[in-house]
Amino acid sequence: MGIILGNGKLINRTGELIPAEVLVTDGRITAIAEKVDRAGHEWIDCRGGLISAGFIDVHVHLREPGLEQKETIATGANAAVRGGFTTIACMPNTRPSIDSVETVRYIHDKAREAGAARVLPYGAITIRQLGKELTDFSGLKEAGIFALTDDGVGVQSAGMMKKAMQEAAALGLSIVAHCEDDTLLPPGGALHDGVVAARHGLPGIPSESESVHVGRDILLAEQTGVHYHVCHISAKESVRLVRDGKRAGVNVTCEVTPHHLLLCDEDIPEDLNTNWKMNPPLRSRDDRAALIAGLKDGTIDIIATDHAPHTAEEKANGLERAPFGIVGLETAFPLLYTNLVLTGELTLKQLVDFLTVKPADCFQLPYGRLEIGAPADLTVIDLDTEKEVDPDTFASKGKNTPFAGWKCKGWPAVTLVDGKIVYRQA
Ligand SMILES: NC(=O)N[C@@H](CC(=O)O)C(=O)O
Ligand SMILES: [Zn+2]
Ligand SMILES: [Zn+2]
Repeated sequence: MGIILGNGKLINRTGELIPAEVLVTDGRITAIAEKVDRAGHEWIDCRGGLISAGFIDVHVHLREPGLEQKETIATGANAAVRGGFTTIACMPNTRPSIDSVETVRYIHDKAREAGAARVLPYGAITIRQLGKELTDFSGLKEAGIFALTDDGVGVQSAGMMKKAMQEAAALGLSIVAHCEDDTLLPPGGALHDGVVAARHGLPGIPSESESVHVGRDILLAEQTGVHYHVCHISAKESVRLVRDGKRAGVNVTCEVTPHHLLLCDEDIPEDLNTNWKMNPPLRSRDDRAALIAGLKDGTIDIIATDHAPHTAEEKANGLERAPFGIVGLETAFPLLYTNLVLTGELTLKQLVDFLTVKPADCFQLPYGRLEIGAPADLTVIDLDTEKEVDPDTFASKGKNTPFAGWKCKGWPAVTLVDGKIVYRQA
């Protein structure tokens, strides 16, 4: 017996919504048709909602091991499926960091127990992410890492980054980079070095603290032939560098977050609420426009949330001391659908592709496709019901979002991973 997602719609090749039903048996998609014979199967009413391949988020902080007060693998993986994400890659800035085979195994085990989204752990580039000594890439690869990154901090030394890229290239692993040159950061900087920081008399984080690393690393990627992926791109200069790198034939890809697409520093409230503090910071109005242009012209490959949960206590420490980061898994699709698709900036197909086939293609994952024979990782989206973003309803322990109270359409209603229902809207 299988499961039928009935009375739904899908996006066809030319981008139109057409009536569709999807049959799932033994963890795979086994039929896609306007109507599927119900006999002998469980039937789920999609109520005219969009049936999509489950979303893939290559940038998530799950905080376990060691920082379980912020999030656990179970709470994060459940937040993911509530947001329509069926595969998430988790960042190594945990305690200990994901720099050993044991910690990779620990994450695989916990994720299996949680039974929600698929969790693919990153391995750290350097031991304890200190930038001093490379981790055991081949051991980590064998243990089943997704890719290599020191996200949370930049790899400060060009020499260290080059060595990492050479080894990664030899093993067929991707290098995923948090681009930030610490020597270009002012002490205590929390906001972009722009009009808002200036108005408040605050030290600003300049765009070049990001773009200098992007430029450096694209040159090193060209030299070493590695697949190089830029995390949370935020500055217009970085977008230009990636565009030029692609034109020159470098194997470079990059991601942008929903918050950098939807907000800029001028949107930060006058009281400088710390739910608007994240790294990289919300940049200028021009930067935001360059990110949207970069998505449209193919320079920016994918959207990733950089889901970064922190406790309310930590976020109450004032702008300078509060940690950087906001949650994103449970609001990404409704925010982007409402504010980029319903406004005509992107098509629904474009948005879905940025969250499904494109991340799959960047990292050669067998997920993200709604086709017969594919793993049954699916999500059903209610495109019509409007609801407010309410952090109190999040499955994530993190409630730190600047989007509370935003009215959105496009809420996930049902999510399946490997053919099993892992989320169903109440
Ligand atoms: N993005 C953030 O603001 N914070 C991330 C770190 C990171 O992604 O660099 C975190 O771990 O909290
Ligand atoms: Zn980062
Ligand atoms: Zn991050």
